[in-house]
Amino acid sequence: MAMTKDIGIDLGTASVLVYVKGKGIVLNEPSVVALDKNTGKLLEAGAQAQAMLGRTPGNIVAIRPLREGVISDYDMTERMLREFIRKVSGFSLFKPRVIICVPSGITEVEERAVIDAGIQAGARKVFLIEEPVAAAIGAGIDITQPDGHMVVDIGGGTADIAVISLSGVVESASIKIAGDQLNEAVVKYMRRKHNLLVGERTAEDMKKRIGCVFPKEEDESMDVKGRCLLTGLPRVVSVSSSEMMTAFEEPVDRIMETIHSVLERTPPELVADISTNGIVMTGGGSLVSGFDKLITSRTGIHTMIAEDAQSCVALGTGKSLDSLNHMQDGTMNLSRRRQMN
Ligand SMILES: Nc1ncnc2c1ncn2[C@@H]1O[C@H](COP(=O)(O)OP(=O)(O)OP(=O)(O)O)[C@@H](O)[C@H]1O
Repeated sequence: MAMTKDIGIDLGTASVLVYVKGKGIVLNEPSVVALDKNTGKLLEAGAQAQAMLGRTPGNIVAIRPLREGVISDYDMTERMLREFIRKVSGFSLFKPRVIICVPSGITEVEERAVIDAGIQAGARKVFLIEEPVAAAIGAGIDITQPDGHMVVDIGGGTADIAVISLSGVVESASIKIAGDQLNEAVVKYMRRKHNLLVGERTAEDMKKRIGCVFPKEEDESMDVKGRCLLTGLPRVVSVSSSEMMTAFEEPVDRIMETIHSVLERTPPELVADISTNGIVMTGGGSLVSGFDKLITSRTGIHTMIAEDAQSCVALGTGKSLDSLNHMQDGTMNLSRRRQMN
């Protein structure tokens, strides 16, 4: 008979990662669902649904139910979660306990929505953990000491910047500017500068291949296909890394301002700790070339990208499953993590 498995879920805007205790990360799928418009039936969730984005015939819609780090389509989020939980728990007789990771700036209404979605999707109990805390644990930082650490987690829809000490968030800020907004900035730039219409997927591809936020030693370039806004026909344009840097300027400056404002609000002892420990970056968005160099140069604090940056939140959420039993006894209080059902 199957045992109950505790599950950790990083419910991200871009992707959902599921961690099963004792097994590690068992699922990593894009946060996308595809529906039959006429019947409302869920056709696919994850990678298969992702492939349908922008390519669906009239009766099928592909939706990203989480936008900007919050649940924008509650019903779809629940169905997507249910599908993923079903995939990982198979025919277990027992409902799993689930820890879901949420952005630190989330409102109580949004919190409730995440918990309800988890319960509706088949969880026995749902616990929440703040994203920066999970990210820090996943990055291998010992957060239990009275020692300040700064984590900059740049995901798809949100950038979370937090100062953590003694397992809690001391100062933090969350902005709805991250990897997706960089893609949008590329789309805008291409339209304005080259009169070329490119899709979101192309923009993301450009970001990953030639994008940078700090000058590269050698400028790279890439041929980009799109539709000419003047003729309506397909056209190819060569785009360089330095152009990408220009395209990213505005959203990246907003992220930098937010990092500065968190540092300004942080008590001096902790700032001193951070300048010794360095700043740690996590999340897929931190993989844009030169982000660590940019932060180092603008703050004067050494910045590094965590190993396996995109999985840190899921790994940390997974590791925190180990403390679930303590939590129920009320002996453990990791950050603001709450049990609400
Ligand atoms: N190699 C790469 N270079 C640049 N960006 C990347 C790379 N790999 C992934 N990304 C970007 O990382 C973002 C997704 O990051 P991640 O999976 O950490 O987000 P998430 O947890 O789903 O979102 P959120 O934390 O906002 O809810 C996407 O915008 C994606 O384009």
